[in-house]
Formats: sequence, C-alpha cells, structure tokens
Amino acid sequence: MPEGSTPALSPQGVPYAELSHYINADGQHIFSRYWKPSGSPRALMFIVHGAGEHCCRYDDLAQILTALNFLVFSHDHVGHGQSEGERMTIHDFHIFVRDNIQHLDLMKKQYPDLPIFMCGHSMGGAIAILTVDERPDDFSGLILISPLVLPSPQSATSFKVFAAKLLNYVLPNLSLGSIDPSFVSRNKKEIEAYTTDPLVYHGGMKVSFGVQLLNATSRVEKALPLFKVPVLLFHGTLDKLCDIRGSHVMIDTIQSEEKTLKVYEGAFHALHKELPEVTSSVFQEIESWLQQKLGGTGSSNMV
Ligand SMILES: O=C1N[C@]2(CO1)C[C@H](C(=O)N1CCC(COc3ccc(F)cc3Cl)CC1)C2
Repeated sequence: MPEGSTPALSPQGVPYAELSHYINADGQHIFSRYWKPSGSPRALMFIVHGAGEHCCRYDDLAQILTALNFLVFSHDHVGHGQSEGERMTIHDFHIFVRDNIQHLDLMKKQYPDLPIFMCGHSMGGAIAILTVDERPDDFSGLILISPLVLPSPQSATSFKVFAAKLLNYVLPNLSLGSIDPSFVSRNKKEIEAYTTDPLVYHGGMKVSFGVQLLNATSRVEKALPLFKVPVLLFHGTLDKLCDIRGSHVMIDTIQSEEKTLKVYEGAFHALHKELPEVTSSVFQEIESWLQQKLGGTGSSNMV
C-alpha cells in the first residue's frame, strides 16, 4: 500500500484487499463471490441478484449447482451488499448490465472453453435478460426466477409509477416505500432471514431507482422479440412484487426454440426461498434442465 493512502473499505468496513472483488468502469469496488466444485468444472453459472439484496443469499442454489460440477459466480451490484456505491442508487440501469458483462468477460478469460449459463431473480432477471440480449452467443441458457418483465400493480402501483416519473425531476431521492418482506416469501424462516440480514437494504426505494426499474422493463420489452437463447422460467401465481403476466408475455414473445415456464400455484416472489415443497421443486427442475442441456449426469455424487 503506497505511503499515506488508506485502503479501500467495503460499506461494512472490511478492506477490499481481504475480499474477492473487481473494479468496475467507474472505479468502484464490486464484491464478487465464487462457489467452486470439488472436481474440474464442466460449466459456469452466473447468478444475478435482485433489488436491495446481495449475492450471498444464493448460497443454497450455488451448492446445488456445484454438486453438478458447475463453477458458480456472482457479485453484488453497485450500491448493494458489500459493493461500493450509495445504497440502491443508480442513474442508469445499464450500469448493472455493463458491470455484468465485465464480470462475464473476466470469467470467459479464465475458463475459455466452458459453456456459460445465467440465472437471474427479480430485478436480476431483467439485468440477466439485457445481458444475454447484448451477448447472445456467450450463453447456453438462461434461468429466470420471478423476473422483472412487467412491474407488479401491487408494488409498482399506478400512483407510484406516475409519481416516480413526475417526481424524478424534482424529488428523485423521495422514498417510494420499502419492499414488504411478507411479499418476498410464504416461508416465515425466509422472511425472518430477509428482515434480519444486515447486507439487505431495508430502506425506501428512491423515486430515481423506481424510474430506472421502469426503464429496464421498457428495454426488456424491446429485447424479447429477438431473444433466442434457451430459457427456463419460474413464477408464482401470488407474486406481488413482479407480475406473473410478465413471464407469460416473455414465454409467448421470445423466439427461443427451447422455452419452458413453470407456474407455482399460490407461491409468492422468491421461489428459491419459498415453502420447502416449492423451493425443492424449483431446484429439481433446474438440475434436470441443466443436465439435459449439458447432456448427461456429470454429478459429483454419481454412483
Ligand atoms: O429475495 C428477494 N427478492 C427481492 C428482495 O429479496 C425482491 C427484489 C426485486 O428485485 N424486486 C422487487 C420489487 C420490485 C419493485 O418494482 C418497482 C417499484 C417501483 C417502481 F416505480 C417500479 C418498479 Cl418496477 C422490483 C424487483 C429482490
């Protein structure tokens, strides 16, 4: 460390020298996470988290994938978790996509011969769709868990949408209210975990952030008619945070030859953190879809 300079610290006060990270195009430290299989990896999975949360919430899914000999990687979006940046503040949604592509290119350099899949949840689903839209030849498949394709009228009420568009010019930092934890899942343990997680942002969503989410849904809508990558989609019928109609629009609009939508009756938003019977079904569907895509078992516990 050069004389007199102070080490860069994460929002939690941890030196980035002690954390895996990369530095984005704006010079911000982006906390990154890697889950490596015991054997040599047969494919890469890029997990993309949603608004206000962070990539370490995907440890359960990552464990399932490393057991299939996937090398799983992810990062905390700028303004989220252990990455730098004002909490849940972005002046252009494309920054999330740009940082995704930077991480993708870093991993492609390290593992040039492995197929790459992406899995996005909620806002992370919109980021994933727009990332694949920019780099369609880089991906063998896309998994989406309750993606943000259309805003939900319950969380993005027409008043909030109208207010966000109008107020963005005069009061961009005004709060639209925080994400209701009881909308995230029906699983009380998962609601508790979300509510008590210090790396989750529990503050109000800024008007300016809401406008960027709306911009994202417009960009996603434009991308869908040309989308050709294989897609596995999951959505709960009682999702109050991202409208299930968005997943129906997506599955009907994309040109992918292989496209599947699994609907979970009565389920809420975070299907990977829902009631055990839902989450185990989602993980099994992901496992079999990936095995089918890669042709064969490849599981480390094959007997
Ligand atoms: O496990 C998880 N899932 C999480 C949290 O923890 C849910 C969260 C996530 O990404 N979204 C849920 C909220 C939704 C709000 O949307 C809007 C609000 C105002 C507005 F003006 C326009 C829009 Cl579109 C965006 C997507 C990630």
